[in-house]
Amino acid sequence: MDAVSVLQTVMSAIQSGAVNLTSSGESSATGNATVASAAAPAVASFNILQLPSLISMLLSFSAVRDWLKLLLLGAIVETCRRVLTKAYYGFVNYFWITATFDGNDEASLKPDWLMFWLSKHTIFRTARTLDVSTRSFGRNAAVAGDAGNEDDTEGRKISFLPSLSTTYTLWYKYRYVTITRDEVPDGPWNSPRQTLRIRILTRDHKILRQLLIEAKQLFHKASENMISIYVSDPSDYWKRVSTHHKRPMQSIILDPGVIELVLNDAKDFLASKAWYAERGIPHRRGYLLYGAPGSGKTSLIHSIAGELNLDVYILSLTRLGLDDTSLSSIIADLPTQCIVLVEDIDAAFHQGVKRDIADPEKREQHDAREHSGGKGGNEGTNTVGRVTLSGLLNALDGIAAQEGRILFATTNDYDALDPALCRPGRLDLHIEFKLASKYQCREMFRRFYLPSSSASKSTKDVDEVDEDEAIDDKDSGYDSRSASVDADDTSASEKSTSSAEASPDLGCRSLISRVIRRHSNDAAELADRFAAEIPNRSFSMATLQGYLMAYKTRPYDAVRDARSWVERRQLEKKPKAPAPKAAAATAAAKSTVTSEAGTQAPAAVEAEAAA
Ligand SMILES: Nc1ncnc2c1ncn2[C@@H]1O[C@H](COP(=O)(O)OP(=O)(O)OP(=O)(O)O)[C@@H](O)[C@H]1O
Repeated sequence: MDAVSVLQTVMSAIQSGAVNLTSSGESSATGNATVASAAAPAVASFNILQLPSLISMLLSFSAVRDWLKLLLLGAIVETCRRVLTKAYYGFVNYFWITATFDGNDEASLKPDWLMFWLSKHTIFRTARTLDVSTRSFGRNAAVAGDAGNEDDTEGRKISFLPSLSTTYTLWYKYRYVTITRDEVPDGPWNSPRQTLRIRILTRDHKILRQLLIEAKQLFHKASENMISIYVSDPSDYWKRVSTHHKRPMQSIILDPGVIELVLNDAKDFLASKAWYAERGIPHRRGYLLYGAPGSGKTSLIHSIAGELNLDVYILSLTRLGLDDTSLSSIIADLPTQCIVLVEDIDAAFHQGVKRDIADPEKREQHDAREHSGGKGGNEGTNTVGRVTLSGLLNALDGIAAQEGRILFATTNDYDALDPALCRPGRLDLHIEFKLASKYQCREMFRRFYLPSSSASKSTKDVDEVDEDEAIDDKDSGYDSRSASVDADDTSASEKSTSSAEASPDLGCRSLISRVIRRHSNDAAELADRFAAEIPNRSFSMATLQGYLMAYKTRPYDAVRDARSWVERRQLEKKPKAPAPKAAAATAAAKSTVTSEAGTQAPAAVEAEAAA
């Protein structure tokens, strides 16, 4: 009997049951309600009684019997398969060690070092499926399983990496290793998260540890001369934004003793964990560098990071969407050994961090600021920062809560900071950065044109610094304008450019260094002359650097033009003389009256400017 006829028979059996059911229901309906309710169990018992006969009837069909046999067989096979698979994996896992690395866990696991180790492995010389990347994995070292050795081009090096969803096999210390890089959806938006799975055919955990340590050591060796910069992204993860060579400490020119003060203090702090513990003092240290823009605050922090072999984690308090909760969450994610840099910590105060100001004098000042909408005011951006002062203080305490973390904060507006923020225990050492002193001008000139070795040799001894230069003058005129040199400066100096100097390139500096070295007395004399032309504490180091950049290969011209440049800059800086009230009123009247003609108003302005 075929399947169709079986189905027909079943349908007719069900229908006959339904007919019996309906007729019994109808007979009940004609009676009273009690009879109707009594009919229901009768219907049920009827169905149940029909079931065995229905089943036996179905089983009498050979096709149904065959189906059932197949079903049973399938169930047995599937159960066996599952049991065997589980047993197999249980057996296999018994001999394997599996380690999975989360690609998002940048701060703690840093799978970059694993990728770096992998990219160095010979397997990637022969693999048929690869991902090609120009990511440096924290270091600008050539990767790509040594293919980088052949890549002598400037810029980013090529690296070969395991492709997604492909399993690679390699041998490590005579152990069979498989590597799988995968991407899994993560978070409420299913954003892709990468994972790296390493499986080693061994029961010895030592092998995994050795592999990880080897990978880490290789990475650190490659990164000896590099530091990485991290910022927090909108999802509150730390994200590496750059890795660059350490900035040599000699390239920072500050007045004598300042660099040593900060560096030695930081070194001493890192080395004196036990000292702090013995005395029950929390092991924390914060530095506040404040003062003129472009005076070397950030540069010094980066150099110190290089010197102490620490990465820099930049905390931007004005980041969109940052509030107290996310601030504490990113602080909790910081690694134990690092430098945390809160740049322009005053910006947070301008943009939303608030407190009740108890001191009426201070409150007045604060209100005045807010009213004027000036630098210290809220500038209408209250909605940007949602960090409260207590949130920030907690965050700073959280940064210091981990041993080995050093906090640096910078600001151009020292007065805007809340006293609670600056107190010892949070920001212990406050260092002011002023505009360039004569000493700094001279040193900048020397180091700009002389190679570092000669520059350091010719560097004036600290004791030799003129006393008048060391005097801490009270000049605080910030030079916040662009450090770029005027176009006419450049064109004026271009005129006197010799043909040899006309095409400046990277080699020019060493060329000019050679020239100057031949006249080493000239170098010292030129630097002195340059310093003599630049007024003490009038320009930031960044501005001076900008000026010298325009004379990259022409130190003699740089000295010659310095005076006129200074005069021009000072003229620009001078505030325009306010016009007498009457003249201003007349001019205003004139401009109002004649604004329609459109000619008189500019003339009045010109007259004012001339006055
Ligand atoms: N003391 C200095 N020695 C050497 N270079 C300096 C010094 N000060 C500034 N510069 C140069 O000026 C540029 C800007 O310096 P930097 O960013 O460190 O200044 P800053 O004080 O942090 O400025 P801001 O307060 O605006 O952030 C850098 O390229 C740096 O090389």
